[in-house]
Amino acid sequence: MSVLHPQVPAWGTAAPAPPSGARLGRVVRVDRGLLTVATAEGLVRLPPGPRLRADDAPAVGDWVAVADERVAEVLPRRTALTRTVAGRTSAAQVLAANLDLVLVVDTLAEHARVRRVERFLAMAWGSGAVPLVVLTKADACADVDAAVAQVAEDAVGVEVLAVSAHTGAGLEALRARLAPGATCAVVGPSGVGKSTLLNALAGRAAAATTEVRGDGRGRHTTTAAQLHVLPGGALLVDTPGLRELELADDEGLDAAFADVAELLTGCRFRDCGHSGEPGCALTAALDDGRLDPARYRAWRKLRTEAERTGLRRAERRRWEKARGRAQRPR
Ligand SMILES: Nc1nc2c(ncn2[C@@H]2O[C@H](COP(=O)(O)OP(=O)(O)OP(=O)(O)O)[C@@H](O)[C@H]2O)c(=O)[nH]1
Ligand SMILES: [Zn+2]
Repeated sequence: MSVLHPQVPAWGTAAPAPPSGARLGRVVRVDRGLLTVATAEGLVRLPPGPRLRADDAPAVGDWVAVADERVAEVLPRRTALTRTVAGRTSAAQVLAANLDLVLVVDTLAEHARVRRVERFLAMAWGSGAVPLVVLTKADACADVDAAVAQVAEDAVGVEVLAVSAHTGAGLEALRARLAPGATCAVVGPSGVGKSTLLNALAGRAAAATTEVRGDGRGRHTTTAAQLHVLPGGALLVDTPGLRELELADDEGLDAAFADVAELLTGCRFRDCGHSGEPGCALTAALDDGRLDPARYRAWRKLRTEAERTGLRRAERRRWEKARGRAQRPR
């Protein structure tokens, strides 16, 4: 499937200059070890060059230097959406790079969505891009306003839009936020309607979707991340469903939980553990109802998770450094 028209190089905004002698390209798809790259001459499929490190593989949205029919270099990333690769070493995998906007997609057709949105928001903020919450399947929700208000209460400082790909409700408002040339990514659990939304925005069958199984969950159908050009000129990255999302670091936590972060500054002790210590501002806020206990628990859980992953990453870096030393010729 061609994801980009050859005449429309995915330049997006703020293209960096390639090193001299190399051509500039932008990665629009990564699959089976090959990179589909939009260049001024059109789309080309290229292998990665020998100098690319395995743990810093090019991602969709990356600006790259093309030389000798290979991707020679990944240019510095402005923003990056990462997740932790499962396993002991917890390497961070870049899912999409140089994003302006991250659409955190969830569904209005189910009830337990607030905690999921929080988690994806932390990831979105951590990327450096601006998040926007999009709640799909508005047609399957009896009280859309109440559901939106509930999510908006926890999505501090983030706009929340309700849409329906089936009726088209809310799609114009969403399109208005996808500026021409902006690079946007779609993240969210499997089955919430990301591919269907993408198709509705693209006005054609751009990505494979599947009908939900009996248990109401969608099958995992999106296989490779890819960049699509929307009719309005925005670029949209579709990432494979991220169901088991583990935070790669705590960079986005303070933004996703700005209310909690604000409260923290009021704790009496700087190393407060926020579990009943005297003068703990979180405990006080829990006691007088300013902080929702479920939100507090969600924050603790994500923080612990980010700390754990951060620790494993530090371990891995130490190990790699030690190994590098051991393998260096004397
Ligand atoms: N009622 C309703 N159903 C929808 C809407 N959008 C999507 N669906 C249904 O939700 C199911 C899952 O949609 P997908 O678009 O495949 O979900 P996804 O998030 O891309 O899933 P993954 O590719 O697994 O990550 C499909 O059966 C869709 O028909 C909507 O606006 N209203
Ligand atoms: Zn405290």
